[in-house]
Amino acid sequence: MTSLRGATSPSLTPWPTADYRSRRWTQSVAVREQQFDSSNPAMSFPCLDAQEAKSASLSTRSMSSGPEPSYTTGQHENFHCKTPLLLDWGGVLPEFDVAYETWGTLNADKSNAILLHTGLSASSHAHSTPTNPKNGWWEKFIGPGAPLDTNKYYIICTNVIGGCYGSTGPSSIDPSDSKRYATRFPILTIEDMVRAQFRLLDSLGIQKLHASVGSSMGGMLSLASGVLFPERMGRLVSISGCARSHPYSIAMRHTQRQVLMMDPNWQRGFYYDSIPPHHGMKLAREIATVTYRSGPEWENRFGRKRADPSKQPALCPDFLIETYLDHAGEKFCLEYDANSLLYVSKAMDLFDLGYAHQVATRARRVQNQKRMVLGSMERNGASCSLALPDKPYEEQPATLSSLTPMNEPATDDSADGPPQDLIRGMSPLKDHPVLVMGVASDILFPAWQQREIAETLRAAGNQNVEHVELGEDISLFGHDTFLLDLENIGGRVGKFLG
Ligand SMILES: CC(=O)SCCNC(=O)CCNC(=O)[C@H](O)C(C)(C)COP(=O)(O)OP(=O)(O)OC[C@H]1O[C@@H](n2cnc3c(N)ncnc32)[C@H](O)[C@@H]1OP(=O)(O)O
Ligand SMILES: N[C@@H](CCO)C(=O)O
Repeated sequence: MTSLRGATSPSLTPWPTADYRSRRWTQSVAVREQQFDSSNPAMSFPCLDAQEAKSASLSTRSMSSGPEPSYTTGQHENFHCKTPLLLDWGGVLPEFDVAYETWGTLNADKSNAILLHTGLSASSHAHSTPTNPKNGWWEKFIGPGAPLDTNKYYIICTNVIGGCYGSTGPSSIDPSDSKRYATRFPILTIEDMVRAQFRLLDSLGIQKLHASVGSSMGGMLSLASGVLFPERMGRLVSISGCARSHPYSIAMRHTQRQVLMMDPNWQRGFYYDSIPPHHGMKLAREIATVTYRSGPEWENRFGRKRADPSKQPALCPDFLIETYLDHAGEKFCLEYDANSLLYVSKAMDLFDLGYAHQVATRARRVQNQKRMVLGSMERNGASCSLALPDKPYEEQPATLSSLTPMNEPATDDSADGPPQDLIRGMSPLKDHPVLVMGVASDILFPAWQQREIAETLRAAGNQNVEHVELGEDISLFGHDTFLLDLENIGGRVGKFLG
């Protein structure tokens, strides 16, 4: 028997090198190696074969409609706003849509409305409707007698701007040239999303909300609604949210954006007429799923089990936890627009209710407002010019104690307690009843961030703060607990709303 490495054909590179361009090429090398009777058989890669088959099938879709899927979860209401929306970082939406759905009945004085905010990837479809009977993402949490009780309240859920389920986002048409925005869509903040939602409330004649409720990014949106429009806010619920994004969560979203942007099909965002970056989306969702659940849950659920222990170990998904992540990525990769993921997750990174940040944003808005009124908004004036420096970044001198204990919030004050900057920034909420819920097994929006919200509000003088932390004895579902635990999450929310 002749080993391949000892008998390289002049026309055949003995082992894949950096030169090889496509997986097809690699496959053909593997096949030829087998023919040359290698010491061991070449591996097969069903996971890569499946990805290639998917690309091939996407490329055969009608080019007239574009292979890009239509991101819709079905029928919803649409609010079209013709008044331009100035965004926090200087971008402008000349007009925009907000997709929304409602449940329950708005009472005569319009005082029973609850604005329900979504997490990153959800649509306005929180509950089934007569026109869209598909279960919503909070199906069991909404309804007669449910935590969001439709016998009492009028529930409104919107798709955020920047999203892809009917509200204006990167996959929408730019009215200026009738082409999709793609990455000509401006940088967006959580507060921008809130301003768009309040334009919708204006159009519905709702002056003051009974409550604002949100989880994950929805928790950010809920808190931001109260800070921006305190006089229009009744009660407020934030579940697994935060007052400002912390570096670990930014890091986890960064890695998702990077794998997505490195997919050649992403094409710097201009992929709408060709194959969408489904490889990058799949990988991004796998990373996201790692942050949404918890190790202890998977310990119980999958342990070290392999999908098929009778087979040789594979480099493609093999352990049950691997096939689970693979499935989660596969399920999501064409369900959500890649550019929306980039913009919405960046908005989450930028979130900061600190006072200094709010002051800087206000000043920038005043300047941009003037320019917008004068019509002198430069095209691309607000585009990103950040480039990496020639010399690597140097570690900045620590402004905080470098010895902040693990699992404790870093503070920017020497005194104990929440940072003064955050207390001042959140002080518009000092008189509102607030429920803050967190989950000990959440690694993305950890329990300390929920304590930080509650302690900050209390330090601002709020005596109506309820803080609930679900321990690991109650939930191992991590960040996604808010989607799964009707009894403990829903139960507390229902009690708080009354
Ligand atoms: C408020 C918001 O903004 S979030 C919006 C809601 N988010 C979504 O809907 C995103 C997609 N969905 C999810 O992330 C999850 O389904 C949740 C969080 C909604 C629900 O989680 P769970 O009910 O625990 O479902 P789980 O995460 O366990 O996944 C179950 C799926 O994995 C599959 N699965 C389970 N174990 C394995 C395994 N070892 N290998 C392969 N597949 C597996 C199941 O067959 C099931 O498949 P299906 O969904 O195609 O029927
Ligand atoms: N699983 C949720 C978590 C983030 O809210 C989502 O997909 O949006």
